[in-house]
Amino acid sequence: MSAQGPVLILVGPPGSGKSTVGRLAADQLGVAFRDFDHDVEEAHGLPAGELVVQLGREKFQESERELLSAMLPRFTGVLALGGGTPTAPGVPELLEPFHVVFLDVDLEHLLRREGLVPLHPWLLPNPRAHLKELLNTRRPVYTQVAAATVPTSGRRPEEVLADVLATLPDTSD
Ligand SMILES: Nc1ncnc2c1ncn2[C@@H]1O[C@H](COP(=O)(O)OP(=O)(O)OP(=O)(O)O)[C@@H](O)[C@H]1O
Ligand SMILES: O=C(O)C1=C[C@@H](O)[C@@H](O)[C@H](O)C1
Ligand SMILES: [Mg+2]
Repeated sequence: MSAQGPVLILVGPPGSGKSTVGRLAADQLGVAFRDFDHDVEEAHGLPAGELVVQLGREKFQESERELLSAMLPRFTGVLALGGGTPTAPGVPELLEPFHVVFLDVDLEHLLRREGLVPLHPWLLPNPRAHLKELLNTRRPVYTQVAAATVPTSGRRPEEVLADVLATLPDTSD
């Protein structure tokens, strides 16, 4: 049974391809795409990565939970969450009624993806060490909230998309 809300929610570490694959999935399904980092950005007037630095993780996550809780019942398309959103207290419970897919990626592939550090200044001063720890600690959380995990390392976004769409429940009858 699925509640009124997003038809698909993508989770995963920063750079795992949530926005890229989310847009493709929304196009394919003929629904809207929404990037939750943009909601956060609009609410505070600063990019999400900057907000983590300015507010601190705890306040940032409180705000994420509040914004997400208000938005979920009102959006029916494909939603890409922020990389850390599922680790915010109270968020796993909010995600329970929905179809969540975890886009997994290994450290070496992640480090090769463009734009990661400029977008996420909190990764400094040692992005490799920070991402390694982040992957280890967050994988169990992403796995817990998701109905399926799709590997993305060394795979094109179109291949990832096909796997993601295949996880969607059949709603034809
Ligand atoms: N399967 C893939 N293979 C290689 N590169 C990819 C893949 N998916 C996305 N990318 C590239 O990796 C970068 C990050 O992708 P994207 O912005 O979609 O990730 P994200 O999970 O939304 O990250 P963020 O948490 O920063 O919003 C982009 O440059 C994108 O083009
Ligand atoms: O992985 C994270 O902790 C984050 C990922 C981004 O999507 C932003 O929400 C922000 O930079 C925090
Ligand atoms: Mg994104």
